[in-house]
Amino acid sequence: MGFAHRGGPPVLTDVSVSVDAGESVALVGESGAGKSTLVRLLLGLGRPGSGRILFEGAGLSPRDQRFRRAVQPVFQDPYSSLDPRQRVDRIVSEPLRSLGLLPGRARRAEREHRVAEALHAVGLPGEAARRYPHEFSGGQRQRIAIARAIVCRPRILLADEPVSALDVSTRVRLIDLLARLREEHGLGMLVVSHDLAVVAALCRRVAVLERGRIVEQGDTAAVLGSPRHPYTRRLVAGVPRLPPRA
Ligand SMILES: Nc1ncnc2c1ncn2[C@@H]1O[C@H](COP(=O)(O)OP(=O)(O)OP(=O)(O)O)[C@@H](O)[C@H]1O
Repeated sequence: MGFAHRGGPPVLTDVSVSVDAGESVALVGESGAGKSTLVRLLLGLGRPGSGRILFEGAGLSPRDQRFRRAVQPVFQDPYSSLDPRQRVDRIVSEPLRSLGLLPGRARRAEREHRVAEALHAVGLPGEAARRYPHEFSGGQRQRIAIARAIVCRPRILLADEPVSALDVSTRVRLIDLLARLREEHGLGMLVVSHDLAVVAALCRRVAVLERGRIVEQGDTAAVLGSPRHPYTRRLVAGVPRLPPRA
């Protein structure tokens, strides 16, 4: 697909990425490469200038109800992505309401059941439902955001820098959680990250975006282990390393 802002230069050119069930694919590239733009298009926050978004082989608009249920976002910042005035119960159940997935009768029981199921899946206790976001740590808040993303039992998560706001040990635990959800629920994931360590830990495939074009795509170990494109080599070489110990 391709995309440009009105009157502006192309931001995405001939970009093609696919994600299978149970597969996580990373999208890497420097700041301004177009990663967030691609995620926004996949969420229906803008239309591609050319090309199409296919879901299970069909050209579904991201605004289509089936697409919105199947493809859920997780954003970077667990501090700003959760409404501080709402209890976790309400935050996590929001997609069920906005997608009209709660039946008329037994609405409350169903909501409580689905919220408890989602909290359990992300490793939070059921009583978290009654509390507010500020009562949780950054890592726990990101778990709440993930619970909100999976409550409608989606097929694909779009995770834009899902762990970059967290400290390293919390990051590792969150990566483990995402890997487990992928395996247990067969969730597909498109993970935007500038952190190649996160990419290597979580994603079997990687697509490298440079100024709106995919310059290299393939098995993560192969692409990061022996990058072929000069841009990928620069990205790999740019990973900061600790100086050797004396
Ligand atoms: N509203 C806008 N109007 C015009 N140009 C824009 C707009 N938003 C983004 N751009 C441009 O589109 C390009 C891609 O931006 P995008 O945010 O998708 O990059 P990114 O890879 O996600 O970067 P980062 O890692 O910093 O988030 C950049 O050149 C940016 O300047």
